[in-house]
Amino acid sequence: MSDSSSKSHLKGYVILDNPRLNKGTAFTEEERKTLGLEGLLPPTVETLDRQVERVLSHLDRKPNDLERYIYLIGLSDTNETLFYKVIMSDPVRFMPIVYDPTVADACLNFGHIFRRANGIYLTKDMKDQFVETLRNWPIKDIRFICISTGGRILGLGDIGANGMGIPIGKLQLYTACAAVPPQHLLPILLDIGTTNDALRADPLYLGTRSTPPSEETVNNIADAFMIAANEVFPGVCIHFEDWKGTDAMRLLDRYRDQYLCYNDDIQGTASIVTAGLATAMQIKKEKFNEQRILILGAGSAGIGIANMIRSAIKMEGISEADSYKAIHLIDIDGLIGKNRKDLNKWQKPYAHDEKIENNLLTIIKELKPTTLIGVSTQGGAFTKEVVKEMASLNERPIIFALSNPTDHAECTAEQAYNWSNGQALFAAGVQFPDVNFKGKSLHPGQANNFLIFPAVGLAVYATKPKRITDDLFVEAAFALADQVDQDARNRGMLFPETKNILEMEVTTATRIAEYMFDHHMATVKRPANIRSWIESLLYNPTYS
Ligand SMILES: NC(=O)C1=CN([C@@H]2O[C@H](COP(=O)(O)OP(=O)(O)OC[C@H]3O[C@@H](n4cnc5c(N)ncnc54)[C@H](OP(=O)(O)O)[C@@H]3O)[C@@H](O)[C@H]2O)C=CC1
Ligand SMILES: CC(=O)C(=O)O
Ligand SMILES: [Mg+2]
Repeated sequence: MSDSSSKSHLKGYVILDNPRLNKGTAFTEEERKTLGLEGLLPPTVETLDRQVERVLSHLDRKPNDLERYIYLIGLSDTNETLFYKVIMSDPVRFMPIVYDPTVADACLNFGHIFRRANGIYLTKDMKDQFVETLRNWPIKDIRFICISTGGRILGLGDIGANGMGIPIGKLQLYTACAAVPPQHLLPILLDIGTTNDALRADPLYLGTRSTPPSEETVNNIADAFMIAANEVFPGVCIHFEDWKGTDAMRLLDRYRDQYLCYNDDIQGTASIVTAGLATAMQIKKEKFNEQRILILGAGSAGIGIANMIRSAIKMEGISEADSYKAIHLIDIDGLIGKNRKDLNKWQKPYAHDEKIENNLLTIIKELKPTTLIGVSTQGGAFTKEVVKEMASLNERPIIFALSNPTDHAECTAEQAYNWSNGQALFAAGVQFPDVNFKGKSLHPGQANNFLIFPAVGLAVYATKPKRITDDLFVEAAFALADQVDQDARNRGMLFPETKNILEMEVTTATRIAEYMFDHHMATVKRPANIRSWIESLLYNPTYS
């Protein structure tokens, strides 16, 4: 793929082979003549809309979403404009195909369905050549890198280099959801090895076949990457995604005050949960500080969520010390409590006095939460008894089953509504279908960080700040919640409808950008009208 600014000298197959320049059958007769394409394409000259029609009919004939994913990735590798034209034409339909949950299947099968490389693969042995390796990328103006080690992909655990589907998919959402121009995006898989024995034994596995090194070595490799990325792509924003939980938290702490970076699983997830809770508070006419929150899963997502809920509680005038009281977390060994000797430094502040047997139902009976959030990777952890107990404790229990993909969700929408007698304010990481409960159609929320990070990305793309702070994610959360109108709240909806996703992300990005200008974080001049300025920067999938 080459920089479109240098395209004038390119001719013939080189152009057809470049997904950013290729228009396929849409090259005009004149373009075919000047670019040496005569005879290399069938004679009919088509419009972009006609090409979209063909893609849609191909997709209709595919037997399942994984095959549709493979077809669409193939399209993005051959004609980027057409790819984005298709997925931006109907985000509700295509989001679950290019991203969660289908991307989970694609990652599990990555080595088996691999056709063409996209992005950069760095291995730990290249550490001293990261600068030279990054310079191999043909485009110089990279504004976002999404980087994963594959150490914790969705709820699938460590799948090493197979995780590359996630940086690719996440960056596609910057464009598909928030129209960030795709030429500025670079997916990277940092291959530090994998603990996954089955993958290392798979002849078609494409990553290195070692196990991950010590934390100290991971720090050194990550340090070398951060230095190299900022040298090769000055001003680049590093988006960390799906690293092993402790790596994620440690490295965010290490870099957040030094580089332009964020961790989507920690900050993006926390923001979408805070948005959903803000709407739930309006529906229930209650405050954050009146809630008792129980989080199943005390890893990167759980800790990020707990920290941001505390920000919302503190905004209501509660002290830092008191803000911890309302939040309890559970990991695989049970309740995070003062009796535990194995807690990490991010969990310790949430250790309370209670000592309760490691059983979710018993913990709920004791703590009487108003809100139950699942980020545990454990599909089915919210059993019938658990949901019924939440419903007996609360008129409108808040139940978020956020683990991905679908079969890792702590419960389904149907279960949450049926077992709570239709009362649950429910959201999941994937979009479950509407549920008919006693003749009433209930629309489950989708609490997925894709409603947040593309908007943050767009705001960062426009305003070029030096750092990304948690405050920006809090602002994003309230900006999103403010877009759920009274009528939608009356219907129990926690998030705005995704059919107008671009407009929604632009609205959120505008609020974040305003915040950055107000707090002297933006490094560009404040425009008279922030929204129309942002709109003028949006990518539009048309042929030039
Ligand atoms: N909807 C969304 O937008 C998002 C959803 N997620 C989902 O959240 C899940 C967790 O992600 P993340 O926090 O980053 O992962 P981590 O690996 O960092 O954390 C997982 C946590 O769950 C705990 N856990 C594992 N099994 C159980 C169990 N049976 N009972 C109780 N706790 C358990 C782990 O405990 P221990 O450490 O002791 O093993 C750990 O505390 C994933 O499935 C991911 O897909 C994540 C980000 C965004
Ligand atoms: C959505 C997401 O980021 C995750 O499940 O990891
Ligand atoms: Mg993630």
